[in-house]
Amino acid sequence: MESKSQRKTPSLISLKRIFEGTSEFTGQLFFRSLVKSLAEVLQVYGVWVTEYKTEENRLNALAFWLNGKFIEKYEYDVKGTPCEPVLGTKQICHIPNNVIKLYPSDPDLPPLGAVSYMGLALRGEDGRVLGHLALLDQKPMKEIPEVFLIFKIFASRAQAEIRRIHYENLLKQSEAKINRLLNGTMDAILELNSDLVIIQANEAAFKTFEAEEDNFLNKQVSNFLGKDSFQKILNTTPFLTTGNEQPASVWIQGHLKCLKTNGNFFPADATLSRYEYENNIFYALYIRDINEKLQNKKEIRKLTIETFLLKEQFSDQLSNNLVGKSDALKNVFVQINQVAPTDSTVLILGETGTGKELIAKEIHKRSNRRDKTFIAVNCAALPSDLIESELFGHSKGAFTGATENREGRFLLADNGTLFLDEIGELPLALQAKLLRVVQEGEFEPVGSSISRKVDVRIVAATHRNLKDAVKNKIFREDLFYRLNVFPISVPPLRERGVDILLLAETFLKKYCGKYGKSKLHLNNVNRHELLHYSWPGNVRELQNIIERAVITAQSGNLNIILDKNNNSRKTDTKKPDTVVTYDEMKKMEINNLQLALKISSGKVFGANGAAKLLGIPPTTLNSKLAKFGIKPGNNYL
Ligand SMILES: Nc1ncnc2c1ncn2[C@@H]1O[C@H](COP(=O)(O)OP(=O)(O)OP(=O)(O)O)[C@@H](O)[C@H]1O
Repeated sequence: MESKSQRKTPSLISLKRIFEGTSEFTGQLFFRSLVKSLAEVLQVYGVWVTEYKTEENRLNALAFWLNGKFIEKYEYDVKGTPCEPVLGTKQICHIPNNVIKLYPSDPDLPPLGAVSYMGLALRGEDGRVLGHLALLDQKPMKEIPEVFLIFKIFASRAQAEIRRIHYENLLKQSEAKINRLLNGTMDAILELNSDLVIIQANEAAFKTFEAEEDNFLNKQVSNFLGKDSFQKILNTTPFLTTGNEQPASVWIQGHLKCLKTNGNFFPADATLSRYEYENNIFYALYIRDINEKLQNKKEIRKLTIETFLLKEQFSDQLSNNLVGKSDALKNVFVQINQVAPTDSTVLILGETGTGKELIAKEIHKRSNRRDKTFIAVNCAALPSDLIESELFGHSKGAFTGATENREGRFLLADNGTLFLDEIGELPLALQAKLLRVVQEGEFEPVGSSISRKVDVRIVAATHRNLKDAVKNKIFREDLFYRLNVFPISVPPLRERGVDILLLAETFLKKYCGKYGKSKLHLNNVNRHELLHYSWPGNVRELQNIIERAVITAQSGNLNIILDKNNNSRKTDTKKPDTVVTYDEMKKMEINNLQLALKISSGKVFGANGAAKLLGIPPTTLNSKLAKFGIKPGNNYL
């Protein structure tokens, strides 16, 4: 029989058995098999393999075979143990005898009855200590080369496995980090193979598409995109390269229309990138659902429109309603009522200041769009390079200074009415774009290739003779005919007779209120002057004159100042173009008499009397009044 002190030299057979015993295992099973086999082959009391916890300077046993059985969970401080020098060298540390004496502060040695010790550090490729392999015995251990050799072979097996585990852990950590990144993001990330089949997706992707693994993974990405959107992806892939000079990532122009598994579409911003791995091509599609963003945009637009409406309502309260009872204006009212409920385009023609914008507002107010926006744009008031962006909006970066996307007046007027004042001044280049909106309701904002569709009723106005403008090739003929569907001609103020006084009194009331003046009145001279002025600036001029008169009024007297160069009515001596019937003449005379009475406040005689205004004797006037059954003093307006 062999004595305990006599150590057997390991045979090749026992080595073979060790390799076979450990080769099929990995991880903890491998280490358990390794320490047990090593202890058996070398016939030692205990063998253990550890991992090194650098920061704590502790060793944790991955497997510990002691006296014929495994010790579970064994961890200890390195300091003061025979393992301490092991970690500092690449050589085998061998203590053949008296290990307790050499390491008196190691509390574990005496209970184990340790006499001899052997250890070797297990290192990573970079030389960092990952753990160690150690053995101890209760008898002295001679320096036998075969024992060293076997120990080294086992140590290198342990080192290979501990390295594998180390890299596996690093890989797991980095995967966990990537997963945290991928799953932490709000963006859906789809990994596609070269056939554009989804092979991987992050959590956000499953959420965004409301998908499960089995109805999402290994499916063609086209199943989750609108037809045009898939085409966009197909068009983008050829432009992606992994070369150094070219970006391997491309932002997909315009929104993608993505399809959830429940059949609902959602809009998304998307980026596609390409990479190669082991000669295979892969794509990563990053998708951001922008529904909320668009909703917010819509909300902002709604609020902008509401603010606009409120402003309009507010200014409407301050501004006038369309005032007038003359036949000329009555005719305009008839036309307004006819066209308002239709969605027809209207072209309002008339001199400046005749009330074209007020008429456009009246059409809007009487239309089915009355609860939506009325937006006015004066085409003559904006520089030609700004008008396009003002009307159609622009996208960020479209030109210097375009720092944000901006919605134009057409979008603001969506579902409402857009009043294009001074349409004759619209640059020719923009007339084609306007024609497209008028015809198809479609346009592209400046710097954008995405068409926007709107439902806008257009009311245009001009003081120009558009037919002449067409002849002179400064206005497109096709646009003219599109706009001229329902023309309304607004008569100049000088042709509205009695309306002049009606308007003057309306403005007088308004400005007395505005400037806190007690009620002021027009006297007969004022009335006469107003009626005999030619009003080149029309209602706007009248309004301004009355406002000025109110501001400068002293001791209750209005100070009406008219432009002396325009103070005569040219119509007086004009011969009529058509024959007037006797009945029409009679009507005109009655109107004239009533007007004279109105201006002179029903007085027939005297300096301020109607007879004086008419230039006939009071007696003649009286007989005319009697003839037509007109009673002086009546309010004829
Ligand atoms: N019939 C009317 N009743 C009351 N106010 C009127 C009337 N017509 C015009 N106004 C007032 O006169 C001013 C000028 O009117 P508006 O701006 O509508 O004229 P316009 O023909 O559009 O002028 P422009 O051609 O210069 O743009 C406005 O303050 C408007 O409120």
